[in-house]
Amino acid sequence: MRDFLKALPKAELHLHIEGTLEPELMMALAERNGVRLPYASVEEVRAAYDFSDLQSFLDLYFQGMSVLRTAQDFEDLAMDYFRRAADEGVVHVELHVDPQAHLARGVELATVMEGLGRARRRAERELDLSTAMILAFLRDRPAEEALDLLERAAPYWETLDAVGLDSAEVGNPPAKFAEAFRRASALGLARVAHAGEEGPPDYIREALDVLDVCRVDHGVRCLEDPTLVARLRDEAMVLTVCPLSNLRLRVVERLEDHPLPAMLEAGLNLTLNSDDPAYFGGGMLDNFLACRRAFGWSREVFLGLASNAIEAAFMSEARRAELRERLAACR
Ligand code: HPA
Ligand SMILES: [Zn+2]
Repeated sequence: MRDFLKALPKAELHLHIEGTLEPELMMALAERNGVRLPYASVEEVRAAYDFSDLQSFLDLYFQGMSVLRTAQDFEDLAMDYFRRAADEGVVHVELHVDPQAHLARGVELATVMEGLGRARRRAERELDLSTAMILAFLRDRPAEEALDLLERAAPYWETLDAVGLDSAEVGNPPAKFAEAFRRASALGLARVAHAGEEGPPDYIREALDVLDVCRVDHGVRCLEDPTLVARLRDEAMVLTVCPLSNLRLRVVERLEDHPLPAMLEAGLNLTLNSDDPAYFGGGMLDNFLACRRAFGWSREVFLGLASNAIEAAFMSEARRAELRERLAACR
């Protein structure tokens, strides 16, 4: 089964590029840039990753990214991840990026976008890995700041596929960002949003109705609302579920208790993703393997999930056709 899951062409639709920063690279970049971290070793960094909820993770996530200063740092960060992902059979990665977190500490948007852009072009060339980019708004920051970021990103609109919404969910409902998402829509950008990770089912409904999203990131709390589940199923709305993330952020206490099997049973359009692999104990393959262990799913189930991701990805139709063929060869 491991060989099968590794060979499966996996498209990753929910990944925060800053969440791929492994402790080894964090320490190396801290040294390179003279940034002081409250850790003496890679082991101490890893030991700190004991989260009680989303906020306790976000605190370390924002602290960790303080080592990223130059375009070269962002290129190294992304290339490091792209190589690991390609090694485990990932063929397409859609990266969320959090520019507000970098702007707030004096790192220019151009630094972030140029470094990531270089890595994306190299991934295509060197690893046969296609990528897409999602400009994420930090939902615990003011709505005007999101609009301002979107305008500042004008030189990079061509390189963006979508806007997204992440960071602390509860108390920051999707409707707060109605205007920024309307502007993104007018620019021809797709929309996605985190909703129903820690927040209530109503936030999922709001993401659909107010932000007009084409995918919901996480969405696991939809099961609390049968009417919403029926709607998500009827609209074949894609949910980007992140099992190891939900486990490490204590959305569930054990993977065996995860709502994934019930969501599958309900006929929802599901995909599996890693979210922040450096912080949550594994990448795409680890997430697939963890689901195999917890739920005993058959090859057929994993083929279906991998297919859902290819169909929902922001990629050219030529690339999609190629990946469909590669998936069919796994049957
Ligand atoms: O899992 C997440 N949820 C919300 N915001 C985030 N930003 C990085 N990872 C996450
Ligand atoms: Zn996420």
